[in-house]
Amino acid sequence: MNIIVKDLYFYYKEGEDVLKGINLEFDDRCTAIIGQNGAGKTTFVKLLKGLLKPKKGDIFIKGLNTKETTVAKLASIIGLVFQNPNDQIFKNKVLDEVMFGPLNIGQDKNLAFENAKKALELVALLQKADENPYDLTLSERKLISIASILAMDTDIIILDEPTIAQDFISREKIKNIIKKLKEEGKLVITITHDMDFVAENFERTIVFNQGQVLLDGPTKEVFSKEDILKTAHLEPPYITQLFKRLGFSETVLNLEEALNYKIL
Ligand SMILES: Nc1ncnc2c1ncn2[C@@H]1O[C@H](COP(=O)(O)OP(=O)(O)OP(=O)(O)O)[C@@H](O)[C@H]1O
Repeated sequence: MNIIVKDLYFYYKEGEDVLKGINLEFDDRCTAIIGQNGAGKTTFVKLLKGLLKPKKGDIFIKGLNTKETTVAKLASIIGLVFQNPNDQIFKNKVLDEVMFGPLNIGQDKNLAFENAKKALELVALLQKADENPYDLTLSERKLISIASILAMDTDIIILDEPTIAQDFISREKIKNIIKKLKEEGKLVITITHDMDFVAENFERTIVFNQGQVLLDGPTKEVFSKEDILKTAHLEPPYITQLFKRLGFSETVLNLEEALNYKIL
């Protein structure tokens, strides 16, 4: 198992629990975590990454208890792409930025260079390697921040709101990156408010609500439970809702499924 979360509690201020008894296991399935603002999603992934430590309960990343493992050690196993690339980017050359992570976890210069090049190729921004990240568009900066994490070659990659401020082309790039990471056997977890993105790319969906897990299962199953989602102020993708309103019994997740739907 990649990640095991046992009876996890966390608060920033004593007496005001933000996470309340989370029990989860993560295998290799690409997993989306959804939930309304303040549900505890970002706090949860910061705990996975070891940036915060459980107040109660334990988290095991590839068998390592985050309470007993340094952030530096965890950084070679689990990468987190922040929601806002400006929180992550601080070098004034794209290549240096993307090489920083690999060098920081102990890769030698040649390997870090090769990994950075590979990651920039994957996000199709190798031609910008010598530019200043702050001369790029926000959408490109987001891709640079993704490349920085990919270059570290961690087994687990967490993407916090990857589709925010992304145009169609960048969205497609992100989709392809996730597909490629999945093929390489990596675990991809995302936090997102973008239900179409979840329906198109993620096999499993976990719904957080007020610091607890409300739903967890195959994405199709989760999006079929419209009434429960409503209690967390969430809605399935419009295409899913449309097919349901039209009276089709099977849950349709995306346009491709809709176009291939066989009416008996
Ligand atoms: N550094 C912090 N100090 C104090 N409280 C915090 C801190 N970070 C988050 N919180 C609080 O913890 C709760 C959960 O926040 P969190 O950011 O984990 O939720 P979220 O589900 O990721 O929300 P969003 O979708 O808006 O990113 C919120 O009530 C928030 O105000």
